[in-house]
Amino acid sequence: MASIFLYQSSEVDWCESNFQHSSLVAELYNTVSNVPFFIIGPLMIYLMHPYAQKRSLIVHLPWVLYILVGLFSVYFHMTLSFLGQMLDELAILWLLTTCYCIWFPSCYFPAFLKKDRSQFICLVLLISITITFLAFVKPIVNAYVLNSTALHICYFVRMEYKKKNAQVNHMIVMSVTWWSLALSIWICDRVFCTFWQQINFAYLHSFWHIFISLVFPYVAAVLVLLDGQYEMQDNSLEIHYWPRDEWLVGLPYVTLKDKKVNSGGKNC
Ligand SMILES: CCCCCCCC/C=C\CCCCCCCC(=O)N[C@@H](CO)[C@H](O)/C=C/CCCCCCCCCCCCC
Ligand SMILES: [Ca+2]
Ligand SMILES: [Zn+2]
Repeated sequence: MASIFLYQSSEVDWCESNFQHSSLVAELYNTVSNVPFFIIGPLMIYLMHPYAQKRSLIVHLPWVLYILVGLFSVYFHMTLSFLGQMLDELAILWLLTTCYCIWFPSCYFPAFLKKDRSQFICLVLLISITITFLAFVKPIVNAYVLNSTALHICYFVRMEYKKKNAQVNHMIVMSVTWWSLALSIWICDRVFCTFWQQINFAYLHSFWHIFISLVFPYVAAVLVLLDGQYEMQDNSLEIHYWPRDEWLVGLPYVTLKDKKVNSGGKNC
């Protein structure tokens, strides 16, 4: 049991050379590159608090898990321990789970659930608990299973993209762009590691952390906008960008403006 805490007890090892800069930190750049999670997470909780006060404070939970993902990723890359790997990957799993439970539009639920969110939540929790146990069976495949969830997410956002809502579609384009870049980097780090080590540039996984940390704010903005359209009745949602709307690059966040008339929920 003590072995799960041991340095390098995980079967997974990333391209960056180990203990190059410190005897306590296995992969320094892969560890430090998680900093965006600790900046973006608290910032989004602060910026989205007015929305949370109107919708439900539960919408802060994905951002708390997002910060935990960063924290466990630091521990994993510092130690390359089995415990670090499992904490990292299970935090991602439960981040995905909370997003599905809170924001997945009921009109996309499987037909047998009859748009009943409580039954959908039970189904998602059952699946996530099962995957949590299965994660210990063959840990080496966990990251690939987590990445494969993107297939369902892309299917769902593609359905939404066809509806030509300009605000939502811009967020979708940005989400897919950042994610495609991040995934390409993640694959290159794993598949072509020998090449990167030969040219002394084995830091791609660090860039994966930075780009994937930017994916979530954009995907969350899509989910919140759709939540407003399908699940909320009397509020219009506005996208703003931190630090300034006028800047070309910024972090998207959603604010609420009360509508005078009852908008009524929309169907998918
Ligand atoms: C309807 C619900 C939709 C939920 C969408 C949630 C989108 C989540 C986006 C980002 C999650 C943050 C993941 C950060 C991982 C950082 C830690 C890390 O690097 N871990 C690695 C080990 O160090 C590990 O190998 C990584 C495993 C793969 C993680 C895959 C996360 C799923 C990403 C799905 C994004 C789909 C976006 C599609 C665009 C519309
Ligand atoms: Ca390594
Ligand atoms: Zn990582």
